[in-house]
Amino acid sequence: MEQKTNQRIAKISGHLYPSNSQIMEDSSEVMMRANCRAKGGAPGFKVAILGAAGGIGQPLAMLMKMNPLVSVLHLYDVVNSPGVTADISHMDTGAVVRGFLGQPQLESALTGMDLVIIPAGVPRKPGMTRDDLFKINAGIVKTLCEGIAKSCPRAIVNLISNPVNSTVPIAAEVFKKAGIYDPKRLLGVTMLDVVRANTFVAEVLGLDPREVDVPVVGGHAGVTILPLLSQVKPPSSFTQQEIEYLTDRIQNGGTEVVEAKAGTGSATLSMVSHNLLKTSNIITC
Ligand SMILES: NC(=O)C1=CN([C@@H]2O[C@H](COP(=O)(O)OP(=O)(O)OC[C@H]3O[C@@H](n4cnc5c(N)ncnc54)[C@H](O)[C@@H]3O)[C@@H](O)[C@H]2O)C=CC1
Ligand SMILES: O=C([O-])CC(=O)C(=O)O
Repeated sequence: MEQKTNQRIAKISGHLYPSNSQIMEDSSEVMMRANCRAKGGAPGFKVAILGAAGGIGQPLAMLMKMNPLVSVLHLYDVVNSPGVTADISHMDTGAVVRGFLGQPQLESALTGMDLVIIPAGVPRKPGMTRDDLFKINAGIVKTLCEGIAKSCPRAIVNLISNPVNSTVPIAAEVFKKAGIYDPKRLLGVTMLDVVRANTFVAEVLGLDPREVDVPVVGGHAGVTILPLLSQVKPPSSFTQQEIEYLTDRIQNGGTEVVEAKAGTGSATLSMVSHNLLKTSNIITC
């Protein structure tokens, strides 16, 4: 009876670990939960999130687990990643989820990954600029990128940690030093500026934001965020007052959220509201 039950469990979970399913079917040992999780053979992208237990990391992990293009999802953080991993792994979607905790597990978290998304680091508090995060986040990004250079040098890297204007060049320097730099594979994520621009412009025009497309170029801090209001789709004209209002609101959207959250963090939900695998506004070096 026990043998039969084990065989049935092994068959059900076989799709997750095709190469070992035969071994499991032949085994009379009771399958452990850890074994069930540690699989992953379906085609699709292998994605690692570094900083997965944070305000951005958690909803991002949820969206990646829901994404049919993702077959394996590695969740790495220096705290709380086991809990987030257990939670996300119960979702009944295809991607296999594995959790990694702390620096000694960074290499395992990164090995074999196609895409590494980095929201690791600290967010702003009211009164701070993104540049004020440089000292702490630069070191974090540097260490994580050294891990990428070693364990998955061909991966595409999406940098979210602020100040993105500076963390992308830091990553570029790490990759150059390791001899693996490819500008097409290192992207600073700035799509949130487009998301905000679409929303605020749609409000002014009285349109559904899904029908509005505002190109935003430049960087991801204050005046380096340049919404191209003359290029809005559908073609639209704005008064000088509207241009000033929209430019200011788009450039300071992050600060608006930081102040509203009053010391508990910065944008997290609007941040992950776009599909990183499909489309992104980006900074490259
Ligand atoms: N590019 C963009 O559009 C946006 C960027 N951000 C930035 O994203 C970053 C993360 O923001 P939140 O998720 O809200 O912060 P958070 O504090 O909620 O989460 C950050 C996570 O990073 C982890 N972490 C810290 N050091 C680490 C390390 N050495 N290795 C791995 N994980 C580490 C923390 O344990 C935490 O779980 C901030 O720098 C923030 O400014 C935020 C919003 C938009
Ligand atoms: O403003 C911040 O600190 C977070 C961020 O980058 C944004 O919301 O655009």
